[in-house]
Amino acid sequence: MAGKAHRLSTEERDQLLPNLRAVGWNEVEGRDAIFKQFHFKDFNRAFGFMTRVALQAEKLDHHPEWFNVYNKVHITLSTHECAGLSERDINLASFIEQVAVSMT
Ligand SMILES: C[C@H](O)[C@H](O)[C@H]1CNC2=NC(N)=NC(=O)C2=N1
Repeated sequence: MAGKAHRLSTEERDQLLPNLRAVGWNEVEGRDAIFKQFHFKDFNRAFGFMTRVALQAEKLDHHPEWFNVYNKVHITLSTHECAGLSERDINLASFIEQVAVSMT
């Protein structure tokens, strides 16, 4: 991954987070991270979604924290390198949204 991750400034957050909030991402309490729950028709869709996200995560070298049961996928995004939210999380969240829309 090119460059070092930096924690988003207040200005960057004000600019970048509203779009994600509008589609269901929320800031985690007590931790600098964002979270969203996804629901799919069945496990096949959920796992297909996870597979596509996993391949992109590997490509970006930026990985989600996630939890899956049957058709539910819970995702938390944060950047370990800077111990908080960075642009990498915003980029991965945007990619995840595109995939989710195409799977539902
Ligand atoms: C060594 C490697 O670049 C790092 O461990 C990568 C891998 N995936 C990662 N994922 C996330 N979410 N944050 C990181 O800081 C991170 N760093």
